[in-house]
Amino acid sequence: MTIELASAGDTEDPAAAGDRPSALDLLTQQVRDLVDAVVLTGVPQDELVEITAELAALTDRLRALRRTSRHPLAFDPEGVPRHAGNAVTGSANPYALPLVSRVTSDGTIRAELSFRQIHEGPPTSVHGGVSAMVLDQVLGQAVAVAGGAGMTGTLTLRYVRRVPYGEPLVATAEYLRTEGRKSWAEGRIALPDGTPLVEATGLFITPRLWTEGTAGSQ
Ligand SMILES: CCCCCCCCCCCCCCCC(=O)SCCNC(=O)CCNC(=O)[C@H](O)C(C)(C)COP(=O)(O)OP(=O)(O)OC[C@H]1O[C@@H](n2cnc3c(N)ncnc32)[C@H](O)[C@@H]1OP(=O)(O)O
Repeated sequence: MTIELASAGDTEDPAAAGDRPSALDLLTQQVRDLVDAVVLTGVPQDELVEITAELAALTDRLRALRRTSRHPLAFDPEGVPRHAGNAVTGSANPYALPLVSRVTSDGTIRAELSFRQIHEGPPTSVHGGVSAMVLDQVLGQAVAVAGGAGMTGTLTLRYVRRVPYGEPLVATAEYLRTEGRKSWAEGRIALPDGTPLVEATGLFITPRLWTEGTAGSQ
């Protein structure tokens, strides 16, 4: 198999690097696969001890050179915030699903997703906090695309049905309105046929500090 990488000189902006995954994207996906494998492994104890030692050596290799700055925040052509280090969407963050969202013609944020067993809360179901994290993100994106980017002030959730993992689902969000520095959005995680599983409304507040021109300094 030939893997075409973005070159070392490419920026971290996926648009600038085209559709080619960077080496960091591939490492990140490999670590996600590793985490999935850890949750499900049944290999014997002595092999677990060996694997742990190998992973400790790899961890040391990665720590040999550490970033001194955060991954930058950028906006794609549709206005959706992109941040490689983000906990939900980050292409360079193994903890992220990652969630890939787009803006539909009517301004809705839409992301197709599938949770994994690592997201389990109640047996066979996704943890409610994980669903909340996804909804916080897509509601925040809906507000950002509408021009009112902010921090979450309140997020209200209604868990309607259990959320399965390992099945295709859809997260959507719509901007509702803005009053001063406050913007509202609503959204949901649903089955592909539209059956709602979790519904959310959120208030996002543009911090006074951002309007004073010190965005990103917090
Ligand atoms: C410039 C370019 C930037 C680009 C940027 C892109 C961003 C791209 C986003 C992508 C999507 C991410 C989506 C995930 C977003 C998170 O996960 S954010 C993390 C979770 N949230 C937080 O950590 C917020 C913590 N809280 C805070 O930092 C501050 O309390 C806040 C919310 C920024 C407000 O601080 P402030 O600007 O000093 O506001 P303040 O003047 O006290 O209050 C303003 C108004 O809001 C009300 N208010 C304040 N806090 C609250 C609250 N929690 N609940 C209800 N009302 C409140 C006040 O009562 C006041 O109301 P009015 O009197 O005007 O009617």
